[in-house]
Amino acid sequence: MDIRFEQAEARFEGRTVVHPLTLSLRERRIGVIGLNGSGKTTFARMINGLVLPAEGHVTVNGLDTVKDGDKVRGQTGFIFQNPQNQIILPILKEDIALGLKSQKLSKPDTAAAVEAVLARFGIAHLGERRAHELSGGELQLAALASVLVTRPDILIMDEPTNQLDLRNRDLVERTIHRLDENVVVISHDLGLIADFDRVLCFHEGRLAYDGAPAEVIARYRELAA
Ligand SMILES: Nc1ncnc2c1ncn2[C@@H]1O[C@H](COP(=O)(O)OP(=O)(O)OP(=O)(O)O)[C@@H](O)[C@H]1O
Repeated sequence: MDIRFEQAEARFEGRTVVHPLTLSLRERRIGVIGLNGSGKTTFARMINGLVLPAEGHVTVNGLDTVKDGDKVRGQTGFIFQNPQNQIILPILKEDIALGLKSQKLSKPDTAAAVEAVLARFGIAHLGERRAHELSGGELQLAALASVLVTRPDILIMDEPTNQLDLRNRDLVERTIHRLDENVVVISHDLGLIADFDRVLCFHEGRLAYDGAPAEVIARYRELAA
């Protein structure tokens, strides 16, 4: 993966939320931390073009998020803070199959891909269930399955363990640790990103610290104190 920010700035209603940022991300697992409102979600949304830079450029694997937004979104799967908003069709299997529609697979190939991704996350038994009946942890796994079935190069997750009880949090954490994909994970759960390859800490819309997890987490603790 190759994510580049070149003096990229995000503004909402004239207010700068991410100050001009120049950055290159190539590590496989990247954690993003910082206080509430520091700009983490906006930064993550800039990667897949959900937020476009008011100034500067963002590229993903050489594709510009402004000029090639659709292609960028084809390569970056995004898991939102509330996974219930991610599942559109009531039956989980149908929802996952919907994600594959643009690939124009045959019916049996679509069904096989859906079964494979459900099995990968240990939720084959949930395929026929209605999304609104799933628990928080099951929903997170279902959201992961619905995004990863399209085989994105980069997976972005916004607070994937938020609102989960201890058991579901552990389940989702273990699942994230086993993923082979490139991941960018925003989290207030510092344990989740403690062994990642690189951690970014945002503060008041600026990248305040950037480096190895232990060092950046220590700085974040000082900042939050
Ligand atoms: N669509 C929007 N319109 C206006 N302001 C926005 C919008 N999205 C975010 N903001 C503002 O931008 C700032 C940064 O928000 P952002 O969601 O990126 O922070 P965050 O670090 O992810 O916060 P949290 O940890 O609370 O989720 C906040 O002041 C927020 O109110």
